[in-house]
Amino acid sequence: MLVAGALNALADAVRDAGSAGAPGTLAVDQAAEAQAEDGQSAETVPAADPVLRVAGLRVSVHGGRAEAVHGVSFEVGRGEIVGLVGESGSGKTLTCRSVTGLLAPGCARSGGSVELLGGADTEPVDLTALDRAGWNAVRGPRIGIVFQDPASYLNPSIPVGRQLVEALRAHTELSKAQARARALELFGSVGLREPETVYAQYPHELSGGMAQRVLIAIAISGDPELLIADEATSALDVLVQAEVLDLLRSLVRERGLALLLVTHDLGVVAELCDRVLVFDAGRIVEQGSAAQVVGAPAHPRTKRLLDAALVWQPGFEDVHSELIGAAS
Ligand SMILES: Nc1ncnc2c1ncn2[C@@H]1O[C@H](COP(=O)(O)OP(=O)(O)OP(=O)(O)O)[C@@H](O)[C@H]1O
Repeated sequence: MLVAGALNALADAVRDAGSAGAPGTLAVDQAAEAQAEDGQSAETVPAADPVLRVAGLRVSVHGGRAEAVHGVSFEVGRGEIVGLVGESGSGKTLTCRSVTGLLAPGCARSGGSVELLGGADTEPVDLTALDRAGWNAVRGPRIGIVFQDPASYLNPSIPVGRQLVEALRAHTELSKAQARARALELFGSVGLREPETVYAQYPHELSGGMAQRVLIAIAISGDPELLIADEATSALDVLVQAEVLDLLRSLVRERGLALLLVTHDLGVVAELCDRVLVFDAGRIVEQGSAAQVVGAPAHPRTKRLLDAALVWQPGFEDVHSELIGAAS
């Protein structure tokens, strides 16, 4: 339902682009061809008001004995949702973790730059040059993170309201009473009904969707410029997933957040993303608007991802045929 609705909307967008000559699709084709020829990632598409700039990022694994991300470049702009898609092992998570400074032991950035560009009230930061104190000033206040399995990021022995208060007090000057009031406000703003009740609950008393909303409340509590969501809705059932995606979209629109969203699900991309980066074997092989990439994929890897989606989603095939027809 989610996928079909989103793809119908995309069908309209592709039809409009088609009547205007679909220049973007051609650009994507050319980028994919160039990439195939020189083995490099597709060229960076500049964001209108960039918050994050990643250029030539390389990540080594196994203590430097192998490289898994080979020169990835992209930008994410204010108020923009950029999706990272690709098959398992294509380098999405290593790329995101490089932005958050949370690479696992044995993995390290081996080249390229990662910058938070700053805005009217914030300074630019070179994210490759931060020590522990530097990361504490960035992770939370400037970059919020939401992972797939909320339960494992919440402390099981502390009520969730107190966990949010702790996050707030770590990054602000709020008194305990002020932090409590702000926590209740944040719980309300992420769509948790009866915030007072939720405040006192332990993680095991919450459903998956509620726990993910709590984690999102914690992630936005520092009022970050950039939110990173790594498979944040993958573990939720379809209806709850749609609600959480709606919440992420409204947070981006209302707060002007930049959202970098990792997903293997093209339905999520079609539903939510403004722009999509397709990863394959540690490189970006295609990028463009969601309408271009899902409606008229240029790279064989993107087509394969779409084919896989056809298998999973009944009804997808008809809508996709319509999209391909409209785009050609
Ligand atoms: N801690 C690690 N040690 C060694 N190799 C790793 C490590 N983490 C990732 N890799 C390797 O790097 C490559 C990219 O992995 P990454 O986790 O970024 O992929 P992904 O696209 O996020 O996949 P998934 O969708 O399954 O999460 C894979 O070959 C993976 O095996």
